[in-house]
Amino acid sequence: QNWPVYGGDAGNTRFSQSTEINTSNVNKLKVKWALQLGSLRSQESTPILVGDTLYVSSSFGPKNTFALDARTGQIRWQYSPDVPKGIDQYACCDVDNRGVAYNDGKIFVGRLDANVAALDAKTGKELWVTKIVDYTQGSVITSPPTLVKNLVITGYGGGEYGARGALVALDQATGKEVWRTYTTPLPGEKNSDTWKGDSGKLGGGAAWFVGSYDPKLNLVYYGTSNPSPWAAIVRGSDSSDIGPYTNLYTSSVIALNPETGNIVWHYQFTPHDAWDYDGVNELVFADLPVQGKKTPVIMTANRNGFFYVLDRANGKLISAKQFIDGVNWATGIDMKTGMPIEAADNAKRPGAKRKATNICPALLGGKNWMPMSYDHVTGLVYIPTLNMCMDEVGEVANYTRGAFYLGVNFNMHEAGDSGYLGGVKAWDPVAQKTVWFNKDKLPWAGGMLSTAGGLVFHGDIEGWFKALDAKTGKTLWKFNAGSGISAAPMTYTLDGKQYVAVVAGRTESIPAFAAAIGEKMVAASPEGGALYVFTLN
Ligand SMILES: O=C(O)c1cc(C(=O)O)c2c(n1)C(=O)C(=O)c1cc(C(=O)O)[nH]c1-2
Repeated sequence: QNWPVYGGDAGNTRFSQSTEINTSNVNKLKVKWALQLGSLRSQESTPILVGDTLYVSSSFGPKNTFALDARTGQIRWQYSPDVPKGIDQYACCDVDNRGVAYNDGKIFVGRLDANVAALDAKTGKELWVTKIVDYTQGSVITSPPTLVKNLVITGYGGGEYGARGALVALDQATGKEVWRTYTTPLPGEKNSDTWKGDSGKLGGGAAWFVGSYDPKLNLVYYGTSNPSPWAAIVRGSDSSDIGPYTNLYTSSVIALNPETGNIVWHYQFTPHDAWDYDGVNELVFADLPVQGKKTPVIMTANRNGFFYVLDRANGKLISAKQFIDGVNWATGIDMKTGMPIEAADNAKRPGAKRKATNICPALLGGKNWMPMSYDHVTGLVYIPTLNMCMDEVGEVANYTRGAFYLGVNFNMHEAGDSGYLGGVKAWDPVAQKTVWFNKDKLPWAGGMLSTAGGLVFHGDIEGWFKALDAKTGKTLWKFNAGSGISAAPMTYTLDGKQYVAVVAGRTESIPAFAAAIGEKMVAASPEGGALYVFTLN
């Protein structure tokens, strides 16, 4: 019933069996306590609960991590590492921190300066700090690590900076590096023929979001970012006939053996990406019927607009369907090859000096990192979706260490006259179809929480924190947190009492990517930074 890890469990389902708060009483939910997080930059953390202590992180400011009495919010300790001056310029999408991880008396923090720290969970004392990568190449850590057996596994960012992505495993006890697996090959290495020349060296594939772990199959799963630069011609072909240049393992999911770091299987969502369709979105576990047989699967709602169901043991594609309206860069996924069927005649592929217009979805995707939830009772997935399109044109891509390496100009805009920019969708992952859809005139709905109380909780960019009826999508209760909510909520039970927690603090950097839509996002609510905890009176 509790919440020991960022995604609720190792399969990122964000589902709680708790039923004290349910459809019949949620209208009586009240704030029990709140905590100011000390920073007005994008707040994206989901707290975790260990014993009666809640651990929550803040975007960088004077504070990073708080340990709190989960009943009262009283601070037990704070961890405030020095933040190097000017580090913002290396964080493409703000100075985020999405949370921490716990095992065996230690809290593990992935820091913006690309170090991982282990803290004494009782006192906050730093036990060790290990540098993962030099952040001045444009690689910051914004997400909690994945803990597997005696290991702390983390990726880092840099897909917009020409970083070469990797996953790195440290020993939990000592912080010593155990293995490092790069996500793009150098010449001569396996799959290097999927890259033009040595372009894999600056090839992106950054694993900047969270991993999943299946202890039965003993596999760790991570999604990887877009390839670098966005200008595809640098990495291979300039047309939708991509030839051998798929650019493995970018915009992919990779399954790794945690003992060795070896890649056991991979599936690439967007071969030779030209649209910033990172493949990092959370990989959610379920056991779904496949040809009459209960099968362990991964479900993911990809930036590229398709909802994928993959066999968790071998990466085999089970199904893939558009989960948002208007996807047009590809018309579908070929079930035999697993490859997208791209729009004909380079229509949606920007090239050197070649403009592609009205590409849907836009670079922020049909869904960004804000996590979905999987409800074990309804069998549905609840997805914060986006509905935006873009024009793109290729220009010159020059690499400068620590600077954006795109080689493409873009302009995001509304999806025709659809009248909505996002919304929350209930999705049947077996039938691969919409069950209900709450359209929103603004984009950037927050991450989701499902409970056995028949509820779905999520926030939005205006600061509304809502409880929906999981069956119908009807809003049963809402509270305005005073600043936009991107973070996913969590719930926990202590002394027989159920609490619901959510972090508010509007995205600060993302509107800059979204032109006129960005102005609407900024106007939706002021910046903020607070944790709210709710109970029934
Ligand atoms: O390629 C990368 O390294 C990278 C990192 C991050 C990040 O670490 O937050 C984002 C993105 N890309 C990205 O493409 C993106 O849309 C995005 C949104 C956000 C956010 O916090 O709202 N981060 C990121």
